[in-house]
Amino acid sequence: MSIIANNITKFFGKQKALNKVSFTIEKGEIVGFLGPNGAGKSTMMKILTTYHTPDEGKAEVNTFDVQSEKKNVQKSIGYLPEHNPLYLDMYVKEYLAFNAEVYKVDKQRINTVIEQTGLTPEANKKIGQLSKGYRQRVGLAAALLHDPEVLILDEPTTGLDPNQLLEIRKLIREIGKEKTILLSTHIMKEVEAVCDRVLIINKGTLVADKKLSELRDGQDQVLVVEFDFRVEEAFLNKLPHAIMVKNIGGFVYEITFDTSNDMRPAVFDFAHDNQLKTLQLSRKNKNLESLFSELTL
Ligand SMILES: Nc1ncnc2c1ncn2[C@@H]1O[C@H](COP(=O)(O)OP(=O)(O)OP(=O)(O)O)[C@@H](O)[C@H]1O
Repeated sequence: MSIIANNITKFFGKQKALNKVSFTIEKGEIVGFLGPNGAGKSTMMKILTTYHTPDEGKAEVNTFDVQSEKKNVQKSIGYLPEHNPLYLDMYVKEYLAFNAEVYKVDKQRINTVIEQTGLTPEANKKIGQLSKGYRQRVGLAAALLHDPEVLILDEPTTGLDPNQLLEIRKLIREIGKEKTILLSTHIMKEVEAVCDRVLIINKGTLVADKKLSELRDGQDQVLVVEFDFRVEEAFLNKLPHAIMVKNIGGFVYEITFDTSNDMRPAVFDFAHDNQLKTLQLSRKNKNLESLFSELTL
């Protein structure tokens, strides 16, 4: 097991930021830590990185106890904090060399992580000259320098534009082939795009621990479809297996089907047969969304 959290409770003064949180993460898993603002995600991550001490409970990373074996835990973890602290005046290579020095890592690793994080074309620039996406890559490269078993990424895509976001997610998936990753986010799409499993936390309490495959295999299926014209909901209800149709703005509809068979071809054909053009057609993971809103109200 790469990470074990057992009944972790943490107070800040009188406020309980975490309440008996327990979970385990196996080697090689990419797990999303999902929760609204202030739910306790960063606090849990900071306990795993030994930055905070739990008031109750025990946690282990890579078999090492976060309180009594801090050094070994730190060696096992690469951490990308929520506000990635970078020295903007430093050159990328200089910053990584500085980190390698501090953490006593072989300088050879610098080129390896530059390549691994796709930083090669920007490696000779100052960090301040880089786009946010590339700055995030520098943070990831620094977190990977000591070749840790586990990566803890606190909201790694916050503030990125849509293209940078896709690139960083791709990179995380790539890195996840070799490492265990726990990443926090409030974006459900992110969990769907990157993770094998999701932990949902609300007001300090863990309220769900689910494999994404379990959520996907749920019975219902929701499609979001945009036509080039207004259509009566009752008309769309005639689609086979349709159980609910909702107009969600403009000519965009959310259609729920009571089958797990992919209904996109049927919707496409239905539109075509009725002289409608399909401008967009996508599957929505209703289960993760409804689970999240049910559990974090
Ligand atoms: N150092 C601290 N001192 C006092 N209270 C804190 C401290 N750190 C966190 N808290 C409080 O603990 C609770 C959990 O905060 P935490 O930062 O872990 O949430 P989060 O889920 O990471 O939120 P966000 O998504 O907004 O980053 C919040 O109510 C927060 O105000």
